Amino acid sequence: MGDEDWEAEIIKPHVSSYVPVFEKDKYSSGANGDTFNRTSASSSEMDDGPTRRDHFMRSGFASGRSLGNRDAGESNKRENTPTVGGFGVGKGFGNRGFSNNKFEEGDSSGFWKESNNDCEDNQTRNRGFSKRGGNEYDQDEGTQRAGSLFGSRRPALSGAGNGDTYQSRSGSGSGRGGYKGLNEEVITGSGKNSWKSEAEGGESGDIQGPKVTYIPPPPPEDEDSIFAHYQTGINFDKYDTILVEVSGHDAPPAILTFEEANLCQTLNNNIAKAGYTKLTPVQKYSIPIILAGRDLMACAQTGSGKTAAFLLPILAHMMRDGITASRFKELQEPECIIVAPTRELINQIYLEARKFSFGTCVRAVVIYGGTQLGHSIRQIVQGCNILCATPGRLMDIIGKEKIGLKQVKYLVLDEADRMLDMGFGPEMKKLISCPGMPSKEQRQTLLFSATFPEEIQRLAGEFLKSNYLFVAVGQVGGACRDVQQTILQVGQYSKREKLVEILRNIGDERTMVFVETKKKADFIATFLCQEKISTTSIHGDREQREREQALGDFRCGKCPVLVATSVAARGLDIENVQHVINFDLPSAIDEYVHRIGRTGRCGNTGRAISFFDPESDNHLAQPLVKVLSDAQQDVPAWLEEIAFSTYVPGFSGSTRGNVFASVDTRKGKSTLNTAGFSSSQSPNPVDDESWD
Ligand SMILES: Nc1ncnc2c1ncn2[C@@H]1O[C@H](COP(=O)(O)OP(=O)(O)OP(=O)(O)O)[C@@H](O)[C@H]1O
Repeated sequence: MGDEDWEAEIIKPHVSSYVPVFEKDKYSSGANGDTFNRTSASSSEMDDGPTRRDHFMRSGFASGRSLGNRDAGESNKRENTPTVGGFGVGKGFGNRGFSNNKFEEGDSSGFWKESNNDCEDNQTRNRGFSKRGGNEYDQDEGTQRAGSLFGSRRPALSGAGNGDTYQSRSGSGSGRGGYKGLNEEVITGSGKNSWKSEAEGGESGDIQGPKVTYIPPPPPEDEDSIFAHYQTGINFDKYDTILVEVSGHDAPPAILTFEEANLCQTLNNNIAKAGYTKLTPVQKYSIPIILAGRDLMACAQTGSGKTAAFLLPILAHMMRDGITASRFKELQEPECIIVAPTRELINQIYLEARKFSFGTCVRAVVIYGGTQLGHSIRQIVQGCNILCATPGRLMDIIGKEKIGLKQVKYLVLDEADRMLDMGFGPEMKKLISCPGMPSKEQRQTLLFSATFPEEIQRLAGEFLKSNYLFVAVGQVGGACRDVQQTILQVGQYSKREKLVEILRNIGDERTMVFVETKKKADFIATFLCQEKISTTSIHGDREQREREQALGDFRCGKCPVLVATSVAARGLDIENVQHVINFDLPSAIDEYVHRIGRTGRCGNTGRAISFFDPESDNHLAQPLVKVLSDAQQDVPAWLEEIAFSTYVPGFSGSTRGNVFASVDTRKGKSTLNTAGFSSSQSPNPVDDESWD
């Protein structure tokens, strides 16, 4: 498709093909179920084709048969039969699995068995560092873009003809939403210039599946909305007591107030309008470092203001340098590129950038997968100083030659450990070796995260100048202390009952429920609706507009429960999330830290409850004990026992390496300070040599 065809690509009416909200009322009776079925089925057919999951959801409700009735594997196999039959006909929704405890007593043909056999489960459980990059990457991405290395991001799951791949998503690939095994943005391709494939034949082309036509609604333009914010919590001042360690040579001193940063008046006004009166520790240290032009790797607890810590000094520099106002050009050359692993997160960062640059001539633009490529391009050509992007879409746009890299002065990797691991690392390497990209000596590179496993720190050396500074606020990879953590021993067959019990006690307080697979997210969301708990869900198999709708419904409280996969684990800053429930624990402890960090943000308190299943979670016992004790939480005796009995000499705190490096790996081996986990046991001693 030629560039000039973009306009034509958008204008067709777009009728919703999804179930945006799992509202309890809609599912409370057979009659409602029927209505629901009819409307959504017909609308989807007018749209860009019914999706596998839409069938799945629809047929579950339409036929009135229990979701717990049979296993998901079976239902998926039946999905080729549209609308009816996915779950059989005529049975009550809670017939077996949900109302009748037979299922929980061990119906081995049931959902849970299927769930265990889910390829994605197999990939994520017990996954090692290298496996993440290997298996998932190969299985999910390699095939999903067959024929087009950067092929369509949603080839398999939309359109009736493509549906078969749903049941074998992890094995033979699918890839709606551009997410890989861990439900995060897919970027792929190998070899030189491979991103061009997608740009040429992917989302904009017609090689695989229907075109992505979704155009996200523009964010509100009024000042009140731009500066809307929530209040800092009672523990905000306690941030001051957290120990901060800066390593590297000639670090500039920390600042104590916004005034000391000497920012221009417009920025100060915006900071005030955003309700910021006091710096958080990561801001106190990072702002002067970035203002001094130094490269930085910063690690600070979830919800403690890392976004402003990089945005404010970058904007200050841009203002100081007298950036030229953006204007329409076919090739834009942004001064700053910010990359993050998920679409919702990059959108959030964009909104922050827009807020802080309000009233300046700096123009921020956001582009991400799952949306119409033409729309992204139109945003860019209107002018772009700060480009916020997910990796896949960024490479597409570079391949389209709409973005030139020559002027890049600031490269920011948010959730940097995720951006550099085996999943995204290769793409990030490609990015920094793209034609025109200034070398690391010529640009400023900033890496931020709440977790930084040792090996990732080592990999980061390629991106950073050798004299970069490392800021560690508190324990690297530690959980936020404002989150009260509870670990309950719950076997898989009792989890749903326990979940409902907890949610009923919680009432209407906003709660995120994390599960390990996309299919399970649908099941649990549906199950909760059946239990009359208003729930929505977000995961990588949902269309982008569904994901945004789900997040919107959760944010505004319409659906106080959001069932999510790890796609929502990092970075999302949602007001008033009081509870996080790990229905399934993640396979790696760093993911746990990020997930529970969706609550207890910005000095507010929160609660996290995690179901620990000894059948599958024992490998997490040791790192959990460490996270709990570091955050001064009660450690259940049974968990300590499991940790002791599964004791691994040289425990490193993560299946993917040592999340608990005391600080900067350039300083040498980590110095774990919990009894039983000493630095000398670290299995991966750091190679100091390579850093000097
Ligand atoms: N100095 C400040 N004063 C008041 N509020 C702040 C300040 N800094 C940040 N915030 C607010 O705190 C919340 C959390 O900030 P942010 O999302 O940047 O956290 P984060 O450290 O990036 O978290 P995560 O590790 O989960 O990505 C946001 O709502 C942000 O607007």
